[in-house]
Amino acid sequence: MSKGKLIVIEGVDGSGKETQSRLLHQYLLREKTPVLHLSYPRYEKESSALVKMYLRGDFGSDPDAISPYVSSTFFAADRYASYKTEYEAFYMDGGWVLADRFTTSNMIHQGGKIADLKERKEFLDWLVDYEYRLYEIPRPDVVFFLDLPPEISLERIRERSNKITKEKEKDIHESNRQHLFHAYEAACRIAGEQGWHRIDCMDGNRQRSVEEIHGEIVHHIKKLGGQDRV
Ligand SMILES: Nc1ncnc2c1ncn2[C@@H]1O[C@H](COP(=O)(O)OP(=O)(O)O)[C@@H](O)[C@H]1O
Ligand SMILES: Cc1cn([C@H]2C[C@H](O)[C@@H](COP(=O)(O)OP(=O)(O)O)O2)c(=O)[nH]c1=O
Repeated sequence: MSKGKLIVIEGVDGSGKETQSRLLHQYLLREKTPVLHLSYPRYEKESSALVKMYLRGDFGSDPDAISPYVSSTFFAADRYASYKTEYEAFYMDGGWVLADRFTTSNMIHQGGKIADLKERKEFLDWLVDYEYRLYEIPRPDVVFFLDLPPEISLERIRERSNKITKEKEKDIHESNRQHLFHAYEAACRIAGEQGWHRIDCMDGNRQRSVEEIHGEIVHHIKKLGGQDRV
């Protein structure tokens, strides 16, 4: 049996990842594809303890003051624990894994902290080595980047509760406008460099509907192959 597929939905906070990954999961289940739907960080698991401390501001409320190398290791450890305890056997046996965020989030949110492009490239090389080679976490087969301008995603998350405490107060990334803009800028650049599939969430000034975006993702999934049913 050959390995399955790892599909990642990426984008800045509020870009529609949860909405689209839920719809894609339902679609794959209807198509009888063996699929697990995962979301990172896994706030309810022990392995996310340091992620929660970081996002809550225990190490400081300015994300830029915390080294991206240090904070990436918190998120990577949670992904390692997830791989070993939740999906390694399933994936090695041909199962599909659909992830709302992945190493790609470290690339854009942590990489986005580094303005100098040469230094950012060094960080990205280090990160890929750390997560994919050292931890042996699988590399995604396809990454869908939901491209929504941060001005609009900020509107969408304005009223939303955070996922750690379920309270209205924002985590240190969400409450920092500059962080979101830097993550978006990094995502647009890295998407091109890494061959991610960019999904334009706007049609001119209009936000494309949930159904339109889902249709575009499914169109590409059908071309992914490796599974007769899809
Ligand atoms: N295409 C869309 N058009 C308008 N609103 C959307 C669209 N997709 C998602 N939303 C809304 O935007 C908010 C953020 O979406 P969500 O899927 O939670 O994003 P993320 O997981 O990227 O933070 C939610 O209130 C959701 O209902
Ligand atoms: C999974 C992951 C998330 N993050 C960041 C992105 C988010 O700003 C923050 C929390 O993720 P999340 O709760 O998924 O954000 P949202 O649902 O609002 O999109 O953690 C990383 O920096 N690295 C990672 O590996």
